[in-house]
Amino acid sequence: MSANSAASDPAHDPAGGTASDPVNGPVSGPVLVLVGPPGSGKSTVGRLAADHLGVSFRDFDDDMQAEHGKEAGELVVDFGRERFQELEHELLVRVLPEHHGVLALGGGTPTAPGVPELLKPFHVVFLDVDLDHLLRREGLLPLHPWLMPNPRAQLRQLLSDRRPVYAAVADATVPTSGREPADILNDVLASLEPST
Ligand SMILES: Nc1ncnc2c1ncn2[C@@H]1O[C@H](COP(=O)(O)OP(=O)(O)OP(=O)(O)O)[C@@H](O)[C@H]1O
Ligand SMILES: O=C(O)C1=C[C@@H](O)[C@@H](O)[C@H](O)C1
Ligand SMILES: [Mg+2]
Repeated sequence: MSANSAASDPAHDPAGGTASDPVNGPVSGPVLVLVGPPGSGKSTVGRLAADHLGVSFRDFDDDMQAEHGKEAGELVVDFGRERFQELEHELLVRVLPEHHGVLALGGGTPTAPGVPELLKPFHVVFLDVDLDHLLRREGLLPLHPWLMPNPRAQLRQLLSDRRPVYAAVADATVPTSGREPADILNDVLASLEPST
């Protein structure tokens, strides 16, 4: 059970709740899912988007922490990447249908086997960022101990490996390098508008 599950009560999320899947029809879940590398601004922009839409915000790393008793970054180190990703998939299956607001995924969640399929019915936005801007963002290393001992090299590889995965699960890609969160928010909200 997540620490913030009360905030995902559907009653708090009047604007969210149902997406459409070509095979299964209407599917209950988040109105917006944010993906991107660690530090791309998923939590920052996700909170702003939730406030703007009048729905609740939920951070999947917090769900993992509440479920397994340690910060997600420590779980990667303790369990190893493969097991961590199995646990992410297992928990995401439960979280998606019960949360109707904005959901920020963990940085690696879209690369977990089976996760792209789970995301298909929902509106997914990829927050993109380049390496230099990413390295300037605060708080990256304490939260992600697996980036040591060479964060620059690790992040360069991570961006190159994952960009295609993030782009493939996303309905829209929003660049964030050198941009203010409010500006990024506008693009994220615009991606939710039906195209004419
Ligand atoms: N557009 C931006 N410009 C500059 N700094 C930013 C921007 N967006 C977020 N930040 C800062 O970068 C850091 C990481 O942001 P945030 O925690 O929102 O990223 P995240 O994608 O949720 O990362 P994580 O995967 O670690 O949860 C924070 O210190 C935040 O204040
Ligand atoms: O990018 C990643 O692989 C990760 C990002 C974080 O959000 C956490 O989910 C964890 O530290 C792994
Ligand atoms: Mg975050």
